[in-house]
Amino acid sequence: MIERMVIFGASGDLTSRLLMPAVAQLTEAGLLSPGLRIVGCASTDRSTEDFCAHIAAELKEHAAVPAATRDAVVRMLSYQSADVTSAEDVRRVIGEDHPDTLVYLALPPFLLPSALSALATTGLRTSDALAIEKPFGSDLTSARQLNEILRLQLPEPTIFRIDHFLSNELIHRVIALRFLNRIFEPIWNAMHVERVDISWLETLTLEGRARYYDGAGALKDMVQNHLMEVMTLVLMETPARLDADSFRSVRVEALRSVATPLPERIRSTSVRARYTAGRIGSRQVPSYVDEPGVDPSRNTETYASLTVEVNHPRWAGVPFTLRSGKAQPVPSAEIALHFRPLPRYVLDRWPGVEPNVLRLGLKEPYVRLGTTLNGPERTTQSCQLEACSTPPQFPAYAHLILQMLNNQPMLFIRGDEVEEAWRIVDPVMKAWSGGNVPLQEYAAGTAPPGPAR
Ligand SMILES: O=C1O[C@H](COP(=O)(O)O)[C@@H](O)[C@H](O)[C@H]1O
Repeated sequence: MIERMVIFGASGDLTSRLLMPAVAQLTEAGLLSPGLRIVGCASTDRSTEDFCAHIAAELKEHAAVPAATRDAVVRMLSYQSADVTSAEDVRRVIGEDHPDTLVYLALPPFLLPSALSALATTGLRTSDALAIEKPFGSDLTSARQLNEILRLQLPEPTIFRIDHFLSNELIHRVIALRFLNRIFEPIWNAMHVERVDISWLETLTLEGRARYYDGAGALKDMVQNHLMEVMTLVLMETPARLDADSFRSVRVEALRSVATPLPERIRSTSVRARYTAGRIGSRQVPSYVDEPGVDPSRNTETYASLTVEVNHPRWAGVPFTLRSGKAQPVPSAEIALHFRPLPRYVLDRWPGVEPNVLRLGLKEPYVRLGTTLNGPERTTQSCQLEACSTPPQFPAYAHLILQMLNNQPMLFIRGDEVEEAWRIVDPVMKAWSGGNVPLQEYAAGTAPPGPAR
């Protein structure tokens, strides 16, 4: 197990809100090596004491971590100021003849190329790990360039491109449901499934993230990465072996089978929309364009929906719709497999019975699978598979950290995988920026445009 973690960009939110609470949970569960040391680095000049006090306060306030665990986490920490784009600074932090190290780049994307060049001078080995957060590039060309820089400078097995959805326990359950049960896999195909919807709808609005989000929008923020990855788990064939490369290869194959969207069809297969002022529960929300830091002329969407076709015998003719939006009336995150209608003779006896929908909750743990009969009237009702509905034990970031410390890249994105995802999204971005698909509006707290799913 790797025993040292160096976080560049440690003054940012990611460290205090996600990484350190995850470290605290793993510490409580006794899953980390007692020798683990964590070095926080950023350009700000500050002392280790000051950094530790800040982390301890954040753990107390935002993650309700008990005092004893906070103390244990703080004992692992130290701080060094360093410019991540300076080879000299980075070499000083990593050290000559360094112990196996997890280098975590918690950086804004514009710093990535120069940070990678600086890191290349430190001689990272395959026993080290390099964590890179999304966004990985901003289109196919830039993703290819970034992969090229990485390939030239670092050994591929050291690279952990993060998509935290793949380390989400509820999303793992898709793998278990399909491959560890005989029940579902025989009907997991176009003969039985009519369409698949993957939705991630949030009540969250911009939450002060204009600097990043206004340049990204819902398509790049959620569809190009997280929802594509969820789709791979639905689409993919059984891996030949349970090793990282086999598992990543079937995911890449799954993405390869998705047809590149045709420019002339993007107007009818995609939706882009932006929220205006409205009310979400008791909260009054300003219009997206009135949020501080938003440039209305960018026409950034806060809701994106994209329907793709799959060129694979298992899924031929089954549309997959990926959609995500902010400022929604209620949170809802699920995979929905809509099955073909029941045979005519059944519908003749039970008129009005809807086609089955298998719904897998991605944020709330549930598996709803079809229709049952209830009460003296024998009314039809959707039913729930209880055993699959236990809450997750750890947040995604705890799994991520543990896998990286153990050099397990199975649930991280390979270079070719990220390029395939951009290959699918690039034509949509082009059609949208060319004005081929109008930007619609929805009031915050109301459903987005397009059919209910
Ligand atoms: O990466 C992102 O994911 C979150 C949703 O994931 P969660 O695990 O934090 O619920 C999304 O709100 C955010 O916009 C996006 O950048």
